[in-house]
Amino acid sequence: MTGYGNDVQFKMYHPDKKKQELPVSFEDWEQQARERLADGPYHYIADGAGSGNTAGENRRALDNWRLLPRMMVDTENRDLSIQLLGEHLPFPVLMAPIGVQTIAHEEGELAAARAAKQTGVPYVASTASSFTMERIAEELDDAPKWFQLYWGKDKNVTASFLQRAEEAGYSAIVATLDTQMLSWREKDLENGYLPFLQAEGIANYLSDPAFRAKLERPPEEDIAAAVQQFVEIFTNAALSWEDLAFLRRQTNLPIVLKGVLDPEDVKKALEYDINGFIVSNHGGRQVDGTVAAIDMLPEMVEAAGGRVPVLMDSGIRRGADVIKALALGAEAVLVGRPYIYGLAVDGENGAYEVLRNLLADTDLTMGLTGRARMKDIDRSLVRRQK
Ligand SMILES: Cc1cc2nc3c(=O)[nH]c(=O)nc-3n(C[C@H](O)[C@H](O)[C@H](O)COP(=O)(O)O)c2cc1C
Ligand SMILES: CCCCCCC(=O)C(=O)O
Repeated sequence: MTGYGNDVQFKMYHPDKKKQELPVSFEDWEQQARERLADGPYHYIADGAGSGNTAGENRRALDNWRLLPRMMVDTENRDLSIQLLGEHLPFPVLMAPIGVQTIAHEEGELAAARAAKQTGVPYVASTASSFTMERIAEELDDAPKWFQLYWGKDKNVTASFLQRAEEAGYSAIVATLDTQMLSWREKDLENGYLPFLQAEGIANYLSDPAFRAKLERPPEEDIAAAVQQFVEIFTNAALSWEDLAFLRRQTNLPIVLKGVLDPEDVKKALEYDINGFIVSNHGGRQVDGTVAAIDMLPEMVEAAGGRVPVLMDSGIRRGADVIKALALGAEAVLVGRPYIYGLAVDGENGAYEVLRNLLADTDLTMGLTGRARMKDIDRSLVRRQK
């Protein structure tokens, strides 16, 4: 028996191996993370915006799409690799950009980056990371890496982030469009918890020459003033399509827009020489009550018209979810909270196990549905239930 999934599965079943100490299911990882984390960090990670309705809807919608397997297809040799933005990737999965990971584990993004390197899954480093993008890139070494841009009010800082990302070896920019302001997050408000105000998750700003030039005294001498400056420039509700031209001029790297749900936005963005899209509602963390990302995927793919790749995130938990998204036209998916729960439970090893298990499950689900290669996964593999 061959295949990534079979190898992982049989190692876990091996009779000499003692009972699995770490969780296997998403629900158990989340439960163990809950037991380890204080209320503030746990709710910051787990909750959605407002009532949490969108976060739940992502799951309900994914469950509503059903797989329709074909039998008697030779899937002994499966290939999950893809070409994405000129890179060969072993799996159609990326690690979603997640800010301020030291609230889950002291080694934060460094441990998550090492887990990415172990699997070959690209790591997308957030602007709001607890470590600088250069330090994370060092940990990733030659592993695939993209940089996620939060695009605030200060154009010099934005330009500087892009230049630093290019110099540090990131191969694509993910510009997140759905967080021009922070949403209404009820538990975080109740807990009075926003780690950035304690200077956690702003390493890219504190180390940035353009940001530092705005300060009267360096952050090492006056951290409160630096945090205040961060707060002032982070939000940028004035962003409009014309600003995309600025971004395009600043970098030669591919630009992928994250957080789009409306096909009209895809059509508009294509006028600005954009290289890809991530259909996402930010894991339900920004606009409470939005449509589920998976439900918009087919229309978004149609709007992109095969000109650029369309990726998807929000609610991906298991192999079946990955396969459903691919069948609905995504080139790849991003996974968020699952690896953060792994990180919270057991650092690098926990994040690695979560990823490895998701990849193994994806490989097995692909084979069991009668598909051996990515190109075999198409719309005929899914039915919408109601
Ligand atoms: C704790 C946390 C922090 C996040 N930080 C960022 C971020 O800095 N930049 C960004 O573009 N998205 C961020 N996201 C959103 C993720 O990139 C992704 O869209 C979302 O987690 C996908 O949904 P899932 O968690 O259901 O997999 C964050 C998500 C979480 C849970
Ligand atoms: C004030 C900084 C907000 C960073 C947002 C990080 C994020 O995307 C999320 O929490 O979601």
